[in-house]
Amino acid sequence: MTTPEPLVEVIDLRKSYGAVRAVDGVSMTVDRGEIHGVLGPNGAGKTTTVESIAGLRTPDSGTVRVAGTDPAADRARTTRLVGVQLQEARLQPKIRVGEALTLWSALYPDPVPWRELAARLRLDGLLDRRFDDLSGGQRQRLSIALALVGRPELVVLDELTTGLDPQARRETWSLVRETRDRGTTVLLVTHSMEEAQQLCDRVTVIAGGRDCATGTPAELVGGADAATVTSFVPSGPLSLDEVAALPGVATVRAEGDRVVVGGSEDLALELVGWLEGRGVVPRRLRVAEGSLDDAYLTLVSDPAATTEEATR
Ligand SMILES: Nc1ncnc2c1ncn2[C@@H]1O[C@H](COP(=O)(O)OP(=O)(O)OP(=O)(O)O)[C@@H](O)[C@H]1O
Repeated sequence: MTTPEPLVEVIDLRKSYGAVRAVDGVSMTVDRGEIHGVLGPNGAGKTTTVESIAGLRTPDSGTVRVAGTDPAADRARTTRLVGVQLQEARLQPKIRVGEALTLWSALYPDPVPWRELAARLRLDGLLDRRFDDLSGGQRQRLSIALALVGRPELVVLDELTTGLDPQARRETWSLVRETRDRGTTVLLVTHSMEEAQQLCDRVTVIAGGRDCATGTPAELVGGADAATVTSFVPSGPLSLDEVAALPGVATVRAEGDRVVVGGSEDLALELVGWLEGRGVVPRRLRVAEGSLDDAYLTLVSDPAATTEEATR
């Protein structure tokens, strides 16, 4: 087996828009042949990061390389290396599927024969259909086809399945897996933990313009120190700062009336004993395995802010 070699390397990327520091020191790598997810809150800098990788934005500082190429310096090569489906990508409403595929393939020196691509993405029955008359899932299939027609090494997909029904979403996931299995590396921006867990080989979490964790979904869950999540509605006043200080507690937050505590495997028992000692009954008690959702919330939240705000 050959050693995996990063296709994309980003080192200390920074980009501001006026006074807004959109990206403030992101470093990440994307290995060849993986589906790499980028997760993070709204405005975290995900799109700016992936568009810098795609050569669509010019960083203020830092290094970006795709297969050794600097996307900001060599637009022509980057256009061949990177296929892009972007958040706001919309085609002219009246364009037909077949016309869009013909037009796009004319932009590249060695395109995939578009009829073959249309068949692979189950668009062959829709070639005469206007863009405006396509369903959400069909539009996404077309946008993947357009991103792949130039035989890119990397395809960038930004919020691909937002707004799709569960069936169309699963169908889109299979197409993304198939794309990876055919040798194209995938960089995928998503807000869906389920999508990250089901689809991504590795994930980078970006918050506040910085990368704060990278790993497989399982590594992120394991590394979050929240093997279990215990939640309950306390029968009386409870200081979350005191809960946060208990041994084995990794995270504490309030969700409405409910207190949610992440921590070690035996935490639930210890917590119930501790609450009993203070005369507080943990009503509607639930104990669950840690999930990527919990790991993510821990990574992107400011622990000081959550414990203070939840104290009552
Ligand atoms: N062209 C621009 N001009 C000015 N500000 C911008 C521009 N693009 C992004 N920003 C700002 O930079 C910050 C990061 O934006 P970016 O779109 O990279 O974040 P994001 O993580 O992709 O967000 P979302 O999940 O909401 O799409 C935000 O505060 C955004 O308002």
